[in-house]
Amino acid sequence: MQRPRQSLDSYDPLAIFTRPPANETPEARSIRLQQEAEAQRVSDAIDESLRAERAAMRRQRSAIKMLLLGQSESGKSTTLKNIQLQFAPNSWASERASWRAVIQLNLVRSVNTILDALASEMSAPSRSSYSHPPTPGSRSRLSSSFEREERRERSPPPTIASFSRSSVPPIPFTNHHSLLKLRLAPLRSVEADLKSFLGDIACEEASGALTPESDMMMATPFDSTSYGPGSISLRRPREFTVRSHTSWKVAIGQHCRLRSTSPHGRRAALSECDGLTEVIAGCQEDMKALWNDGAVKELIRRRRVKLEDSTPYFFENVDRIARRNYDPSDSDVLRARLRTLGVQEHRITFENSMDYGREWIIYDVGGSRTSRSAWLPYFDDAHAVLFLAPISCFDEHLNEDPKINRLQDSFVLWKSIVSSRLLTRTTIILFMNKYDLLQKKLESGVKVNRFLTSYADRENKASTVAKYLRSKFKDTFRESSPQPRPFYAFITSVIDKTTTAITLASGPSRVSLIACCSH
Ligand SMILES: Nc1nc2c(ncn2[C@@H]2O[C@H](COP(=O)(O)OP(=O)(O)OP(=O)(O)O)[C@@H](O)[C@H]2O)c(=O)[nH]1
Ligand SMILES: [Mg+2]
Repeated sequence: MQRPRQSLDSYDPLAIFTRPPANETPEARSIRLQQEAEAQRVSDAIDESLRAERAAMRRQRSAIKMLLLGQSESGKSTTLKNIQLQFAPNSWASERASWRAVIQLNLVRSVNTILDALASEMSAPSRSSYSHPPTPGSRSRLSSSFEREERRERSPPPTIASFSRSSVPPIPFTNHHSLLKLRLAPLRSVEADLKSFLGDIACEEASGALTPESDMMMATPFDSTSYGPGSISLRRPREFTVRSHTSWKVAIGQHCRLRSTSPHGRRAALSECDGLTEVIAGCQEDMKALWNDGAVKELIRRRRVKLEDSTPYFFENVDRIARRNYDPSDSDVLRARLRTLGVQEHRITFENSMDYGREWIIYDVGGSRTSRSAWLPYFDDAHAVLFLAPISCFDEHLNEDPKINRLQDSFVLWKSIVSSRLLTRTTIILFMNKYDLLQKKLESGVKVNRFLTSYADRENKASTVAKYLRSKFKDTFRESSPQPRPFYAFITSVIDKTTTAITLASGPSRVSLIACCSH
């Protein structure tokens, strides 16, 4: 039976405090109700913040840790950019403008590299040209067996000095080229200024800084077997503390803030930042002329001038990039090259996928041989490894050790990663990257079997090469994994944001989720 409300209240010891006064006026009632509503709002807000805090702690506990591994210039940082672009578009958009100085530096460095070669060729005593050595592939040919590890090729790759002088006619340089050199000379100091603006991250690692015999130049210095038992610690050592990926972005942000505060600050920032952009914009036509010049193209070909993979892209877009109001596009940022130093930690909170709100901790590592000893401490709690192997580089050598073929180095690394006992329960995903460059290279007539003898007389076609290499990576994976696990491999060109988005949505994100749940 239902009791009358009055008698219920009489059992509540607090009712006397909460009950409205008997003689309450309509005005007093309205004020009281407002106060109660406000108190309720504050209480709800506190509950909400506690709930959010608990959710954040749960997310933190379940954050996915992924390592991006692979040799230098394999595309690790570019893959990371794709992940940000795809899964955290708001934070990506807010950072995009800060890449402007990096892109300008990439362009200016390429111009200066070409000018160096031009100056050297034009000032050579007889100006006779150099031809390629008789068998360009012979010195960089890969071992026919992928089983053979770390075979150091003792004969150095061809250098200008080792080329034979030939009867090839000299490249017909004219006054036009001398004029181009002169007019583009201001870009020397622009490069130096951009480098000091961006800090040490903009500097290239000097090749040969360490002797090839040094431990630090080993392919897999993170292998415990490389060091002997007990000689390497799993603790993250001090000297490999995570470097701030954002330090240069912060520097650029400070410049922007400075610009908007005082007239003095505005002048200083303008002279440092916009002044450089002004010089670059002033050189636009000459940069185009340099890149499109037939004699310069021939010089690059004969001297094998080493340019970045993205150099053609930046020159092709120079009209847009060398402008006063240049604003980088997504593709520009994906093409921008900034070497990774040490190990960089990136925390990405997913903004728009089925994994909404989940935090990923992604470690992007420097891939050169001198950087690899820093990797090991990050192995023990990784849910997933995304391994980047550039498959276009079968005829290239490592910058840090020009005796080592880059494809061979990738295989040595791959074997070491898949056989690591620390990564036994880690999902390993392979990106066979730079497929677009492989296609271009083969279309230009380069024959794979001159460098990779085991390829024999298979068709010299990108899809066939990719299939062949995939089977080799898979064989190593099956034979070297400490225990059976699924093989995930994708053929990628990570400068293409559309196809990479499809790969990321279909592959690694789902795979990593599985990995996370089963870890
Ligand atoms: N054409 C083409 N260029 C690529 C591809 N992947 C990466 N690149 C370019 O190659 C250069 C090197 O890529 P990064 O992502 O910086 O290489 P990384 O592995 O992070 O190199 P480190 O930081 O030195 O270890 C950049 O200019 C990229 O834009 C690709 O699939 N195709
Ligand atoms: Mg990198």
